[in-house]
Amino acid sequence: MRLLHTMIRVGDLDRSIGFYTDVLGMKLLRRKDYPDGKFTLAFVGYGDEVDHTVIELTHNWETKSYDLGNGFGHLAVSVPDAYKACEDVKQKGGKVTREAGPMKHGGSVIAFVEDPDGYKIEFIQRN
Ligand SMILES: C[C@@H](O)C(=O)SC[C@H](NC(=O)CC[C@H](N)C(=O)O)C(=O)NCC(=O)O
Ligand code: NI
Repeated sequence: MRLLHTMIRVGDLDRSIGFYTDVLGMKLLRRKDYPDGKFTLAFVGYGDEVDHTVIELTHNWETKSYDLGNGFGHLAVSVPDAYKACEDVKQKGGKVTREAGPMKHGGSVIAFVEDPDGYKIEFIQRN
């Protein structure tokens, strides 16, 4: 078995695709409308689904925002330099909610940014 994707519901699909591609450097892998269900699915990631775990962006056409609750944590992305990754996000208009630095209670250098719907993305520095 293999982890295929994580699905998140988004309020504005083009806004989210713009964030995951322009700010986080992912590719738009595929997009499909389901008019009978009034929703669109778009898959974004750093490589093809045949060998990459990706994000499924679900856009319900009549829903503009969601209550993210307090259970969801984050998606995680490895970066060679978390400090630079945060600067790059800011340069591109993205929101850094936790600056790069060693994890509290000891561990890797991490940072957190937020996507347009408020979902948290963790940067983990991996050389
Ligand atoms: C290892 C890396 O993938 C992590 O996500 S650890 C990040 C760390 N997580 C926690 O502290 C989990 C417990 C916390 N009470 C919770 O429920 O979120 C984290 O968020 N550290 C904060 C920091 O600023 O380092
Ligand atoms: Ni994590």
